Amino acid sequence: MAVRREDSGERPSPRNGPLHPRRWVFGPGSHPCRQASFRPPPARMPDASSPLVQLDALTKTYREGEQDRTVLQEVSLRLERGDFSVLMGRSGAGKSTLLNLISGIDQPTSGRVQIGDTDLTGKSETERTRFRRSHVGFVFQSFNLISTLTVGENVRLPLELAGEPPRATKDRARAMLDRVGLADRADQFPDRLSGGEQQRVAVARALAHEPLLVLADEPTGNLDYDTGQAVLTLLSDLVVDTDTTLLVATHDPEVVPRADRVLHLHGGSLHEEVPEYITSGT
Ligand SMILES: Nc1ncnc2c1ncn2[C@@H]1O[C@H](COP(=O)(O)OP(=O)(O)OP(=O)(O)O)[C@@H](O)[C@H]1O
Repeated sequence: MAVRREDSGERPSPRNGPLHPRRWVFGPGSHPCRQASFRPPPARMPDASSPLVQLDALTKTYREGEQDRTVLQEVSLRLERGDFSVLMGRSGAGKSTLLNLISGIDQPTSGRVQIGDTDLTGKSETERTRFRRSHVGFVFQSFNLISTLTVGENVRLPLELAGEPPRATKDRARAMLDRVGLADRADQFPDRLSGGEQQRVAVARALAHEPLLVLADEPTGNLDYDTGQAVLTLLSDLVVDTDTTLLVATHDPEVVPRADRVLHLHGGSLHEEVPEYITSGT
């Protein structure tokens, strides 16, 4: 398969550095996922120059008995299209809480979540679910494949939920499984696959419906080092090729060099780590 390297002439950075894995992309039209006759859901974002994710003063407070516990305090953030960001923080810092708010699974106590031009905070639960099915993909630590469905059926599921016709979902699922190297396992059930293989299926499933945004919660947490790195490479290759925005919540420092942005949650606030190449001015 043809692989080309983009040469932008910009100074080196995590986004454009000479060895950055995300700069290695498939040539135009060569990505196998593009070869299936998949038609994306109609509601794409209208303005490509606006941030994909915009969080304004997001606060989340949980009620614990008689007490309130504020996990996120006025968190604001913008993620551009195609950004690969990593979200770090100690256990209990609120990483999963933030992913749940961004995806509309949960609602903030106050503040606003906007994805493209859709204000999720103003939507009903049904509307948020519909939006999520069409525009968001998930990768979880424990893979979360459905054990009673075959590998192929797992990958087809988000397409079917998005209302795609059976023929298109079949072709698309086959192309995605081919892309993650598991086309020959389509008819098996997930429990016959290793952890790394299950996570590759989960990556295929997360990207099958061409979401605008992929949220990954500790995607390498249940994998050994080499398998985790292989899954990260696969995920980052796929999102860069499709210009998908990726946010990975993790404790794994190995994810950091791959990311465009490194965000830390601490004490309910979000801080961005500024890479050394900017502070040193080189
Ligand atoms: N539904 C809930 N009700 C009450 N408290 C909650 C709820 N969900 C999360 N919490 C609390 O919010 C805090 C943040 O939890 P969260 O799962 O977001 O942290 P995390 O950074 O993802 O942690 P980990 O790295 O261990 O997965 C924790 O103290 C947790 O107990």
